[in-house]
Amino acid sequence: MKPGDSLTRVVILGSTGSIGRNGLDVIAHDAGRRLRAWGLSGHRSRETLLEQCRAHRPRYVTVTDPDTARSIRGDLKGLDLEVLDGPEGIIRMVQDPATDRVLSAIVGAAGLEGTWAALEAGKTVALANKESLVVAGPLVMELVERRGGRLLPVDSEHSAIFQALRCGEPKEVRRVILTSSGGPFRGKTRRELLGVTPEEALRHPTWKMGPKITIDSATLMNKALEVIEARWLFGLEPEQVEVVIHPESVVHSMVEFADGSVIAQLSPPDMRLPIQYALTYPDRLPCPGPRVDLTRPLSLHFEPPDRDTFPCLDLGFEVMSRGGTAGAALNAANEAAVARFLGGEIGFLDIPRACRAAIDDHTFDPRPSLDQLWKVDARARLEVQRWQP
Ligand SMILES: NC(=O)C1=CN([C@@H]2O[C@H](COP(=O)(O)OP(=O)(O)OC[C@H]3O[C@@H](n4cnc5c(N)ncnc54)[C@H](OP(=O)(O)O)[C@@H]3O)[C@@H](O)[C@H]2O)C=CC1
Ligand SMILES: CC(=O)[C@@H](O)[C@H](O)COP(=O)(O)O
Ligand SMILES: [Mn+2]
Repeated sequence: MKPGDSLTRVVILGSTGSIGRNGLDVIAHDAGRRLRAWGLSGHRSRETLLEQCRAHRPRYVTVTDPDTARSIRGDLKGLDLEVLDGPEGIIRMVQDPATDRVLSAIVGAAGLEGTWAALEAGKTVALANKESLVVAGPLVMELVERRGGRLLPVDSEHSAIFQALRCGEPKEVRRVILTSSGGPFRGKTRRELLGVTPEEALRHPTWKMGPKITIDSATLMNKALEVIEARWLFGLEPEQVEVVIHPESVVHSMVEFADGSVIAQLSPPDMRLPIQYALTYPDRLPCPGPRVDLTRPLSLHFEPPDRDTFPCLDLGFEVMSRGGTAGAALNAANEAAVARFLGGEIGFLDIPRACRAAIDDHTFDPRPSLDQLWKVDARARLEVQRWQP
């Protein structure tokens, strides 16, 4: 660390997952030793969590799954760290006065509690858990304002938009254009999608990610969730958010300004760059992964999404416009439907159908409380668990 540089103590919620492991890789390769893993959390990946604790020696570790928590304590003895469990452990780590930044990288609505607790304490949150904003966007943004915290995007598209937005004033923004790889089934017809298997859907063309988001990319639900995330995070009107298919995943998104200038952010598909930027913003550290080389031949393609074959995208636009409880219903329904698809209980094309049914059946409220959102979440999950194709 150079004189004048300050140490950033980072709590990683979901350190055992794809984003969490990339986050620790960023910390491990920070040559200036500016970043330190202060707290880690894992759920069921016992061995990975043990290995991470031995390598990074954090001040705290929280194990959220009760069985894993019971079985891991003995192995952690001898390492000079505090072992915590359950939601209280997450709250304790993120609200520790010494914690500087929280990387929120638990998958699904389960990640909202940690995001919320960190923002309540006025912390800066590097947000990978897009579901926090899909479920409770307006309440989360109001909490940021009220407690003086900050949300910095980790999602690659939102990181790209965040960087491009530095080129103009909010009133000069015409629209944001999120790029989507199109997933493994780009160009397929609905008939061809009828019998696709979880294994096929898990073969993402450009990114290596956890299973839930990988299925979301295949249905285009990931882009649907990202459209909602963008609206709340950047305070946009629904008409200002658009999606374009870009199979190479090199242009991570774009902002079009009032005068017609389009500013894009480019880099290879590697999450270490957006994670590092959210952990060190406003500073830029040396490149944590590969660089894009535009002096060599490289073709970049753009095409409109096929909204009939991939109806999840329209669900996202609809939910973004409605706001209120619609995001909580869509998100919970999707989590339950993806779990059933991965378990071989329903087909790929049933995912949007089950989500449609859950949105239509829930009692819409335009200004829900957080408690109400959790109730909508629980009901939508149950409905999809019982849903028959
Ligand atoms: N992967 C990527 O490149 C990107 C991911 N994101 C977002 O980041 C988030 C994480 O995604 P990803 O890393 O791919 O997911 P993974 O499935 O790889 O990791 C999920 C993490 O969450 C933990 N976890 C799972 N269930 C629970 C629970 N009920 N309570 C507490 N912790 C739990 C897991 O613990 P364990 O493994 O120990 O059971 C693991 O640490 C998602 O919201 C995703 O949409 C956004 C952009 C890109
Ligand atoms: C890396 C990342 O941010 C993912 O959300 C990624 O965008 C998924 O790819 P798709 O564009 O296929 O949804
Ligand atoms: Mn993304």
